[in-house]
Amino acid sequence: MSRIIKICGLRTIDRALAAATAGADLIGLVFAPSRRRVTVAEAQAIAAAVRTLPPPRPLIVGLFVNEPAHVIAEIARTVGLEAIQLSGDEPADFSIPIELPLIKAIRMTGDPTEEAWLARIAATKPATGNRLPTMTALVDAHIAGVYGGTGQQADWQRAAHLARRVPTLLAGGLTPANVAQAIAVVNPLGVDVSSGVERDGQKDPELMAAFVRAVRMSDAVAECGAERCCTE
Ligand SMILES: O=C(O)c1ccccc1N[C@@H]1O[C@H](COP(=O)(O)O)[C@@H](O)[C@H]1O
Repeated sequence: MSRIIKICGLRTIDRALAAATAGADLIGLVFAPSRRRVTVAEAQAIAAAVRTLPPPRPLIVGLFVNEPAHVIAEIARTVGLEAIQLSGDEPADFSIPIELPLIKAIRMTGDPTEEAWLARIAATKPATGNRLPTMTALVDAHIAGVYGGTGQQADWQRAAHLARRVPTLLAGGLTPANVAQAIAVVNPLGVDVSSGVERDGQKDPELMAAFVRAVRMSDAVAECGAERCCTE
């Protein structure tokens, strides 16, 4: 199974193209309060550059925190977003007037709203033929008062239970060094990284490439069933 790899928090064209070169399936643009935030104009330029790439190019995901639905739809149309990530306290009946795959951040707090989101994701038919399901949970660390991008790990054991219930991207403190172990424990649909591929606060092409290599090696070992098979 080729896991989905999302690299989030791209802020420049050259680093977005480097993420694509590294092999990311999704690139995330942050439209929320964060040092990684991009303006709509910056996002338009990044998205336009990514769309010039030959297939299979990464899909462009817009990340929002507690933004009104009509604002999200407007930005999605203006930028040409191909998926939406909600990383705030959005109610489980939140509806965006645009048909795009939806990723919902879940911090495993046991909060009724999160449970309602999980029930909604579980009840949603996975779209066939698309790289992303119609709805996906993104498991991230729970740090009070912060919505993500912290570099802190989520509880992988609890994430493993959730990944058996709903399509799940694992996020939170992943790095090239720990992502294979995270995959072995959680067995997610995919993984999502931001801090772990940065150097001095900027996305680092070598770290992004190392992260993707680590995931793809993990995929290959899982497919072969054993290390020996892949060395034959
Ligand atoms: O990245 C951010 O700045 C951010 C801001 C607000 C909400 C979510 C944010 N990032 C999300 O958090 C994950 C994990 O980040 P990290 O790898 O632990 O640094 C990131 O991939 C985004 O989905």
